[in-house]
Amino acid sequence: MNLTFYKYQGTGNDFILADNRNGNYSQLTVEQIKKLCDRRFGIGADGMMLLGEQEGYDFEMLYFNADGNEGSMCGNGGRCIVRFANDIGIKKNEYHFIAADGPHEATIDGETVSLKMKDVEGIRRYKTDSVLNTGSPHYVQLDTDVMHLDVFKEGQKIRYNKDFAEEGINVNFVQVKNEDSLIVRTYERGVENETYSCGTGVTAAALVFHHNDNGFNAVDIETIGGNLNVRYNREIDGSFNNIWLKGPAIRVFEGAINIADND
Ligand SMILES: N[C@@H](CCC[C@H](N)C(=O)O)C(=O)O
Repeated sequence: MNLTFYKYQGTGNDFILADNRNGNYSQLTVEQIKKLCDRRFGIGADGMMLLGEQEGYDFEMLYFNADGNEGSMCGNGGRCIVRFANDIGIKKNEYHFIAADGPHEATIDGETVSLKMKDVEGIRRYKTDSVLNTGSPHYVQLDTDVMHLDVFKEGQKIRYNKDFAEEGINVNFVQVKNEDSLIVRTYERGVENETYSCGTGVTAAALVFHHNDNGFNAVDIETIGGNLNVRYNREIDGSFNNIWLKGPAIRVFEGAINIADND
């Protein structure tokens, strides 16, 4: 099979994108996707997305982690697939698409894509840390010097502890710069390594470190791969709504690759 692909990145979280509106790539196997994402034997990426058709929406987003398995929601991936939709001719002022965690809205302004994330019911305390689901499951831990942390080692410890090992969890280490700015580094489930940025992860961090208990919050976030912004509303009952993730989504290159049936 010949796959025509497009490579995108959102703050260094990089993805292989393919237009699957004709269903040509629906039979890709876990092993094939894993090999396409491999940085030595394939194209190389943190994940892969297929853009498909879905009645009532502009498109469907199907997301796979670098290990080849279907993942849950990917925030940076969501922003990149909106840009991809625009690039392949799906032109809208406001996008409505469906992903693993439900419907999403998005807008494009130059290189910047703003993506509406799903509402979050609340945050669960786990020891001195926090656990929440922003479309994907996230663990959030405060750290005073995040740039000197061994994110792979510390992230792996939490991701594979007995409470999370089976389902898996993404692990975010957060340094608070001031009340409305954070630095976040993330160990990602399914990549099983640190990525340069994680959209659902920075969203989780921004919700945990809210400064207005009731009402509007806006947080700037530094990641290894660039800057993101998260704004949202926090209700008095501890739930969150109107959550928007904003940042760059950029096309890097495109190409074609032959996939052998036995890959
Ligand atoms: N990089 C993503 C998160 C992808 C989902 C995750 N690895 C999982 O399946 O748990 C993001 O930008 O949100």
